[in-house]
Amino acid sequence: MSGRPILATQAMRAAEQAAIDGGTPIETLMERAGAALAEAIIRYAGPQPTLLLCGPGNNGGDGYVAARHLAGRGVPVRVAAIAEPTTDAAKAARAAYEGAVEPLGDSMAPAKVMVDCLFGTGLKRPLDGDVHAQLVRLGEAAGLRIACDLPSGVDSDSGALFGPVPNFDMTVAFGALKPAHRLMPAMPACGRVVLADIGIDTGTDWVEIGPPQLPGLDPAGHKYTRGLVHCLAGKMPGAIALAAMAAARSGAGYVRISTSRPIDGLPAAIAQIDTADMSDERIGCILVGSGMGDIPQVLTLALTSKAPKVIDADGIGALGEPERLKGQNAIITPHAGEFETLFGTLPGNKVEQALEASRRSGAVVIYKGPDTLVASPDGRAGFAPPAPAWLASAGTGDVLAGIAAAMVARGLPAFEAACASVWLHGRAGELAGPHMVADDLAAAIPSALDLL
Ligand SMILES: NC(=O)C1=CN([C@@H]2O[C@H](COP(=O)(O)OP(=O)(O)OC[C@H]3O[C@@H](n4cnc5c(N)ncnc54)[C@H](O)[C@@H]3O)[C@@H](O)[C@H]2O)[C@H](O)CC1
Ligand SMILES: [K+]
Repeated sequence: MSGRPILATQAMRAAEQAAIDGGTPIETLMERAGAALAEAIIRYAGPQPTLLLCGPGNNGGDGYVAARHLAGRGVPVRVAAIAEPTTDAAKAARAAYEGAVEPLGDSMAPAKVMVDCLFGTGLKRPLDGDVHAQLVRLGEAAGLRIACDLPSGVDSDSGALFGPVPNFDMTVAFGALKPAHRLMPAMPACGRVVLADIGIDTGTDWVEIGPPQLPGLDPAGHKYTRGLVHCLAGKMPGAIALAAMAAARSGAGYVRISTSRPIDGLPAAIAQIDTADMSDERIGCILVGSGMGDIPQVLTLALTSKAPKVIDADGIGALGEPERLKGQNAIITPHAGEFETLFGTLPGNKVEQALEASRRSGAVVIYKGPDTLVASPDGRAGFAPPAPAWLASAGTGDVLAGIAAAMVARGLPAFEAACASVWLHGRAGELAGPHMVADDLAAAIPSALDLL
């Protein structure tokens, strides 16, 4: 899967340790991090007066390194510290910075650019009241706010906030993104997230979902080899119609709907039939649940098929037991309410919950929300890149389910198909614009595909 790596704190520490064991000392990693931070500040803010706030740990150490680089390049720099450095690497970085270091307090004047190097992945509790007040005051007075690795006040692994955090314009992350960069409520506070390579091997189990690689068209192919999506209608045909439209616009070769009554307004290319042969081996993916309503027999019928499935909305509610999904090669697309209905209240943060749900059910889980996650039973996780808030409207979930079904029918494995659908859905939302309705979103999918 393409995409920027994401590491939780423990995995980040292990990756850092592996680099150290491999002969790269922590001071070198910090030097790379601080130099990258300085570079990002200059590129983003230009040579404006810059105030760096430094904490006691290695996040503060990165700040001292950045201050030295900025000063060396002629940027007017001031540094304020909340405490003396406590780690050897941060002490060395502090010693190598030749400028003055002021104590952080009420008398400190703001600067055009404020850089928060107070705490990163090591933050475990709320900031002291005074420190928080200064961060907010100096942040509000600055024209640009830049965070070193993470905004201080954010829990790196869960995205929870220990207290109110100023909104940053940019966050410069080191080695890998952290879950908080892509989880609510922290995500919007991070602003644009830039990733600096500091020479750490991160692996790719958890990634920010990037543009998908879709299989090319087979010149000898026909509509079935391009992928048949078989949709099962229920009580509210509008929802399955949207999903079917989205599947067709996502490049499925053939989309058909089993429905007991004709659905108005569908493109003629989408076939409507009043039978449902679930043993048809040409089916690339079954799509069930969107608008199904309280007809659980529709779900039961889908589960008799050997074909891969996307199970959405009412279909998730009708499952009852996650174990029913075992061996189904299914993608499920719950929002928070549907997730809880199926799995109960799982412990841990959103990533841990999504992964546990995926392990229990054996299904790929698209856990929807402003911070959509894709989880695979084998432990892989895809974090959605930021998507527009206007996607939160009726029918957009049906469109997502339709895209996912098309990706499966086109031959992608379940996890890759789910990630591809999340990426395309977000980009189609951007292209459709703030006044879109779900129909416009489905119509924008070809433009999103054109971005690839
Ligand atoms: N991971 C890497 O490869 C590299 C990371 N770098 C940077 O290091 C920080 C993480 O540094 P660390 O020293 O572990 O933690 P922090 O600086 O975030 O915190 C320091 C320390 O402070 C204590 N503490 C926690 N919460 C509070 C609080 N609310 N008030 C006061 N003190 C608190 C706690 O003991 C922490 O350990 C990472 O984000 C990167 O910026 C390296 O520089 C390069 C390699
Ligand atoms: K920080």
